[in-house]
Amino acid sequence: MQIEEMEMQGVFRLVPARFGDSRGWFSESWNRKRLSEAGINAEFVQDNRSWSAEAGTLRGLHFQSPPHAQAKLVQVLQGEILDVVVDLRRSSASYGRWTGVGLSAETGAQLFIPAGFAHGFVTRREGTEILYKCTDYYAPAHEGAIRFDDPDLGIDWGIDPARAILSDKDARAGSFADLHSPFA
Ligand SMILES: Cc1cn([C@H]2C[C@H](O)[C@@H](COP(=O)(O)OP(=O)(O)O[C@H]3O[C@@H](C)C(=O)[C@@H](O)[C@H]3O)O2)c(=O)[nH]c1=O
Repeated sequence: MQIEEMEMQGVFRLVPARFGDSRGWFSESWNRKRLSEAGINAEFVQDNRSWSAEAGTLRGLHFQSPPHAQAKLVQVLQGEILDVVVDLRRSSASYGRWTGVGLSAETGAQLFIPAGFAHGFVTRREGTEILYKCTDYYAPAHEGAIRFDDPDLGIDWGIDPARAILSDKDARAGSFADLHSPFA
């Protein structure tokens, strides 16, 4: 398993080892001890899957506020995404900055996102399925969202924003300037 911290503190890109043979391959997609040895201590309680029909489907930017904040471990089972995080930790050197990483079924690469970030992704291929582990349960009353095309965040999603396929909820999301971040 390769584990590297990204330019934002606490965000890690992980690539689990794959053991190939004549049948195909085998891989451990999550091993609590290995992550803990790398400094990632997360007690996951819920796994989520989503499948998106079209390339250019954009889900985000989402977070849950304390006391139901979630860390997430994201991987792609089919297809490819650009996975994006925005640092909402007010005391962080990278507060208000974003970073993105390509994740695909072929590489099996994963992204660990600590609590205190907004998360979103855009699918780069049709029929893309992702699986992510979360450290807290779904708590709709504590959901927050920021619009994906926020001018202050300036995220390059690699698509024409006017053609992004969004949920009604995401199309109505508020701006970063109007957010009082709930994360210290
Ligand atoms: C997130 C979630 C949604 N739902 C339901 C609510 C709704 O009817 C339906 C679709 O929900 P949403 O539109 O919020 O799904 P989606 O836009 O895919 O939301 C997800 O986006 C990515 C970027 C994340 O990081 C996730 O935490 C989550 O916010 O699924 C659950 O039952 N449990 C859950 O944990």
